[in-house]
Amino acid sequence: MHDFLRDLPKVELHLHIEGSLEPELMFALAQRNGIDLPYATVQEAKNAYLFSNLQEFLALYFQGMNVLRKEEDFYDLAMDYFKRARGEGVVHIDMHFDPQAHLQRGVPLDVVMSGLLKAKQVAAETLDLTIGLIMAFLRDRPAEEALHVLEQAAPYWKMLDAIGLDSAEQNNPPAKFVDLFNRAKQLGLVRVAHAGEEGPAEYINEALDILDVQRIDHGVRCLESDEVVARLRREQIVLTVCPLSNVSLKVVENLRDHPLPKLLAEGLKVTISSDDPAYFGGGMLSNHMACAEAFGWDKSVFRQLTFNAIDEAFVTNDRREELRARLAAL
Ligand SMILES: Nc1ncnc2[nH]cnc12
Ligand SMILES: [Zn+2]
Repeated sequence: MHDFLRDLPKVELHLHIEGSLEPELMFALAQRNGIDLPYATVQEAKNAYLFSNLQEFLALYFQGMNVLRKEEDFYDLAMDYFKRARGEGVVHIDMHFDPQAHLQRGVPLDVVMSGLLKAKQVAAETLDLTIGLIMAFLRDRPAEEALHVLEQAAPYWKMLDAIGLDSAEQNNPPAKFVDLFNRAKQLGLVRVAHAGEEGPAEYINEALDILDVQRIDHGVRCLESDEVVARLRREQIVLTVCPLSNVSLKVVENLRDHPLPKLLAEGLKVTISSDDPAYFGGGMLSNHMACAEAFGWDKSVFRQLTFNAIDEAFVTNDRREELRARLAAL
């Protein structure tokens, strides 16, 4: 199964590039930029990655990205993950990034964008790996700030595949961002949002109704509402489920209790992603392997999940056909 899952042309729809920052690179960038870290060693950093909820994780996530200061830091961050993912058989990644988390530290948007865009180009040219870009907004920050950042990003609108909504979900309902998402829609930008990770099932409905999103990131708590499940099935809205993330953040106690098999049994359009691989115990191959072990899935299940992801990925039609052909040939 390991070799099959490695060779499967995997498509990752839900990845925060800042969450791919491995402690080894964090230390290297800290040294390069003359920044003190709260950890003495790589192992000490890894030992700190134990979370009891999303909020605890977010504190370390924002702290970790403090080493990202210059264009080459963003380039190195992205290339480090792209190479690792390609080595695990990943062929396409739709990558979230959090501009506000950098702007508030005094890192200009041009620095972030030029580093990430260069990495995207080099990945396509040298790794046979395509990248989609999702500019994500922090839902625990004011809605006006998000709108301002979207306007500030005007030179980059054409290069974005979508906008997203992430960070602390509880008490930050999708409706808070109605103006932002309306503006993005007016600009012709696709919209996605985290919903139903720690927040209630009704946030999924809100994201669909009020923000008019095309995808739901996570969405696992949809099972708390028959009505929401029926809608997701009827409309075949893709869910970007992140199994190891859900275990790390205690959305579920352990993987065997994860609702993934139930979501599939309900006929939902499920996909698998890694979310923040440096913090949650591994990338796409680890997530796939862990599911194979916990759920005893056969190859056909993984083919279906990959088919779903290829269907939804932000790729050209030619690339989609190419990826479908690769999957069919496996
Ligand atoms: N799992 C997650 N949920 C919400 N926001 C995030 N930002 C990075 N990872 C996240
Ligand atoms: Zn996420």
